[in-house]
Amino acid sequence: MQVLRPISSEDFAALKNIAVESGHGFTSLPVDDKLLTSKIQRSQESFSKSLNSPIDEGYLFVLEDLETGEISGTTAIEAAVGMQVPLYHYHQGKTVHHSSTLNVYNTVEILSICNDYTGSSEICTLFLREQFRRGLAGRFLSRIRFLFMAEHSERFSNRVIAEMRGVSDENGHSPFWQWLQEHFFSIEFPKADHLVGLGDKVFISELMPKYPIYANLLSPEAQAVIGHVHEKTKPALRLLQKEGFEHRGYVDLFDAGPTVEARLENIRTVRETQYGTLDIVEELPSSETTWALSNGQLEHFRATFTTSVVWNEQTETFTTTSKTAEALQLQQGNKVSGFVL
Ligand SMILES: CC(C)(COP(=O)(O)OP(=O)(O)OC[C@H]1O[C@@H](n2cnc3c(N)ncnc32)[C@H](O)[C@@H]1OP(=O)(O)O)[C@@H](O)C(=O)NCCC(=O)NCCSC(=O)CCC(=O)O
Ligand SMILES: NC(=[NH2+])NCCC[C@H](N)C(=O)O
Repeated sequence: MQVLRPISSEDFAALKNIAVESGHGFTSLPVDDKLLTSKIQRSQESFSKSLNSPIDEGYLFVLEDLETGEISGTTAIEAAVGMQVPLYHYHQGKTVHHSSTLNVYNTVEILSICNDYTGSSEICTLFLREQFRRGLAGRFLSRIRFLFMAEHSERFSNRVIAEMRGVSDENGHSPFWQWLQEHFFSIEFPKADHLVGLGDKVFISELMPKYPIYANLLSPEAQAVIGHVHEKTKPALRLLQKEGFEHRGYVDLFDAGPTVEARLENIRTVRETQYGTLDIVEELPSSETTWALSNGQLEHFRATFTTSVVWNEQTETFTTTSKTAEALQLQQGNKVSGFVL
């Protein structure tokens, strides 16, 4: 049985493995012991704070196999981004160059730097180790965050964003960055991405082009990847699109990966989550439907997915096995929430 729970100090080695495996452009997990340790610490503090509104918390979860103790993936939520260090994006806009005397009409795309998503909540750090990418674990890791946000909505902004990893190859070569590097930055993409992951963004304001960029002046290779995601990030984007996330023309400064957004109350998982009480039985035949279930708590948040569940809409009861109840650390009659995965 796979259980999602807040990360703890003992998970350091597993988190480091995931940081290594996640590769270039996975900004939020740089391979850096000090930073990873402080990420765990910050998450622990965030879960234990009592709050009425988001400040700058970061909630990091791991997926654990209860039988083996192995950690198969991570998933996270930043409560409010851009509040300590600025959050930058490019916004894709249009400008029209028109001359009626010459009968010329040209529409050109421009990229303007902005901080429009300041204060939004951000879902991030979604990673399932390759050997576990089968079944519903990936979907569960992505969607379960919305249940957590719905249960603790006072801790989050109503606007939720996700910065999707943009196009780069296995050597960390990014066509969009290549152009910026040539003309403005003179450092390699992995280094720039690493610095941002460490929270060092001063160099952005120092070196970034100061004026909007005409996209048609970029190299054809750079133009071609604007708003596109990394090959390995396609499933993550697909999952968010199914939740109702949309791309409104905001892209990453460095690799031009798209940032997608949704209002918390409109997210499919938030709308479909059922709240009920728990009825525990010793055994239950597995059904065709897989449910994601959670205890809805904060520091002791636990969630899992299983086919051994019956939801009774009339009585608002989830019937499940003692094994599942144990994984959720719940007892007969406790509150439980869930959605069909
Ligand atoms: C993202 C996950 C965890 C997803 O797990 P799985 O790959 O097992 O997912 P899955 O269930 O097989 O696929 C999810 C959905 O994507 C579809 N799908 C699969 N491959 C696809 C492709 N090449 N193009 C388009 N869609 C594709 C599947 O059919 C399925 O859709 P149906 O449900 O319709 O069948 C994993 O792929 C992963 O760890 N990727 C590498 C890390 C990464 O790049 N992470 C995102 C970074 S960006 C980030 O972290 C922000 C975003 C965020 O946090 O959510
Ligand atoms: N355009 C980018 N590289 N954005 C970062 C994408 C990776 C992902 N959002 C993370 O948590 O790290």
